[in-house]
Amino acid sequence: MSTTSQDNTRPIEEGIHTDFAKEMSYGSYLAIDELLSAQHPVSDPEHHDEMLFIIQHQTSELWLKLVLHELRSAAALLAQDEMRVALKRIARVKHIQRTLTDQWSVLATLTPTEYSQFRGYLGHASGFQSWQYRGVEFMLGNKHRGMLKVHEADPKAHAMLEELLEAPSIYDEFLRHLARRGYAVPKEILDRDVSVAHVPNDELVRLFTTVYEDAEKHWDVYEACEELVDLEDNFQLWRFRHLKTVQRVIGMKTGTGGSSGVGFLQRALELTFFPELFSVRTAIREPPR
Ligand code: HEM
Ligand SMILES: N[C@@H](CC(=O)c1ccccc1NC=O)C(=O)O
Repeated sequence: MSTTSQDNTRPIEEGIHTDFAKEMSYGSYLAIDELLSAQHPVSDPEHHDEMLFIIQHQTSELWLKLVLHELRSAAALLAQDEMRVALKRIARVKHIQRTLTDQWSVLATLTPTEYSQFRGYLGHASGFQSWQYRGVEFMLGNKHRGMLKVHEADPKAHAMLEELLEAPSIYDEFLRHLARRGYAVPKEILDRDVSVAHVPNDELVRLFTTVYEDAEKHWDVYEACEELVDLEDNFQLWRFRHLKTVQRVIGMKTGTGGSSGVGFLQRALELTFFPELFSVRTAIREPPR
């Protein structure tokens, strides 16, 4: 029979630990006090919806912290030719990206009327200044030294971004790994300046065409390529949801960060991390049946 009491409460079992005066608890382990005392609305009087705005950003930054952690590990693993383990890291990143993209629906409950009531308090602060977001973009290959400028007042963030700018991206590491396995990765790709964005290379498209046209022979490489395509696809979905949320909340207003707003965000949708993995789709031959 059920041990639940008649009053519809669950009895607290004898064995449950309750004395945390001297032991590590949930709160002390996870620094919950610290985490929950980090929301500081700036609107005056405090606007009800500013809490949503702050928490949406803070949760995004927490997930971005994990994305960076996983991507750094994936790059290091590729450098050690541990492609399968690297793919495990990437699989986790893909789930985080989905969570980040789904999370836009929460912020979409913020109406333009509500946001306009506290937007003026945000000054020139903007997501454009998120160094973790920029770090993820750098790791994925969207390198741009000019992005360091806004972090000059924050030496730690600046140093972190400079390090990621100068380091090979996930794609650089993947291509170097393929070269070590005997794939014909062009020399100019292997010797490229990794602090700038990768530019499309026809020879690489030909290399990936041989992989995609005989997927069975190159199965693990083929699989890895598709994982990278998923990463880029997911990243673009996040950018698109951001753009659409921005559009419904501030319309065509200029951004607090000083950009044109929607137009500026739109241009990011034209960027690509792994151009050859998309060009290969056009190049694959379709033999007549
Ligand atoms: C009502 C909500 C939001 C609005 C109206 C908004 C608006 C904008 C605008 C206009 C820009 C362009 C830069 C500027 O001039 O400010 C921007 C950039 C950015 N925002 Fe937001 N944003 C919102 C929410 C968020 C959230 C929740 C995040 C999550 C972290 C975020 C992250 C970013 C990032 C990373 C950039 C830089 C994008 C890039 O460089 O391509 N934004 N946002
Ligand atoms: N750029 C936004 C403001 C904004 O969304 C924002 C402001 C402070 C901290 C993070 C922000 N998020 C994304 O840009 C705007 O123009 O309204």
